[in-house]
Amino acid sequence: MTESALVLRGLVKRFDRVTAVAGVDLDVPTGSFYGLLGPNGAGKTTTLSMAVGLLRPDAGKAWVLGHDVWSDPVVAKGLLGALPDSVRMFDRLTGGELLAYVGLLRGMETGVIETRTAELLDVLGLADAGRTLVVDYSAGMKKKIGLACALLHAPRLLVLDEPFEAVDPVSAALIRDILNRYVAGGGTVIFSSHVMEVVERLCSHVAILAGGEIRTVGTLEEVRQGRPLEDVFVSVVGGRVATGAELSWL
Ligand SMILES: Nc1ncnc2c1ncn2[C@@H]1O[C@H](COP(=O)(O)OP(=O)(O)OP(=O)(O)O)[C@@H](O)[C@H]1O
Repeated sequence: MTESALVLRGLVKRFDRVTAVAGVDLDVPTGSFYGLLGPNGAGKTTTLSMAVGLLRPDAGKAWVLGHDVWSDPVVAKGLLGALPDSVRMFDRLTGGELLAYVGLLRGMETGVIETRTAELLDVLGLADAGRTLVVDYSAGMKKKIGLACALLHAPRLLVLDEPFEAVDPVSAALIRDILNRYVAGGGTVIFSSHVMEVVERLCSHVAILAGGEIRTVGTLEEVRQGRPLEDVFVSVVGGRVATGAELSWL
């Protein structure tokens, strides 16, 4: 398990009668930039939430750099940084206060927290937000402060749920640069996205999830086989074409 930054085996999650994740196996090699694609409701958020220990699976296991997320959570969670989807932050704090709080929870020294907080706020363009509370941030700003929280303790693995959603193009380019540098320095990233262009541009590996199952997985080139990723995605998940007969009242 040690060559993989993240290993998922047989993950299953049901919500009442809906099987959100139906037995997912995934190996995320150390140093890879991994894109998790899938249509709405495919089970991406549920899978990533189980991978980082936020949601207990009905069956299956997850290991971060060889550490079981559920039986060895302190070590596993210390090695990873997560940007979950729509998990409440302590948002009645300023960005700086939130980062200080997260750093203290991580057991970091206050001097290190202060230096990294100033740098992260500056690089992510949040320094100007000053005394604005996170609750009053825009959606894109919330994404960026969430990313800052995930990066603060310099984790070995980043698990990011739709990091580019609601982010403007300039900030998206900045986040791409930060993540590219992080991977070049030996880090591993897995992120979910709907944006094919971003995945094609960044990722070394891709998995396509649909109906709670992995449908296609491999290196970007193995998955694409010379085709645009969007064509692969549509052929794997199936698509519906509007014939013109629907919504005729519109
Ligand atoms: N807390 C919950 N209670 C009930 N059903 C849930 C819950 N969370 C997810 N689901 C269901 O599980 C399925 C997978 O949802 P999930 O959010 O993991 O998909 P997703 O691939 O992240 O979708 P999207 O791309 O739209 O964000 C969906 O059918 C969803 O309705």
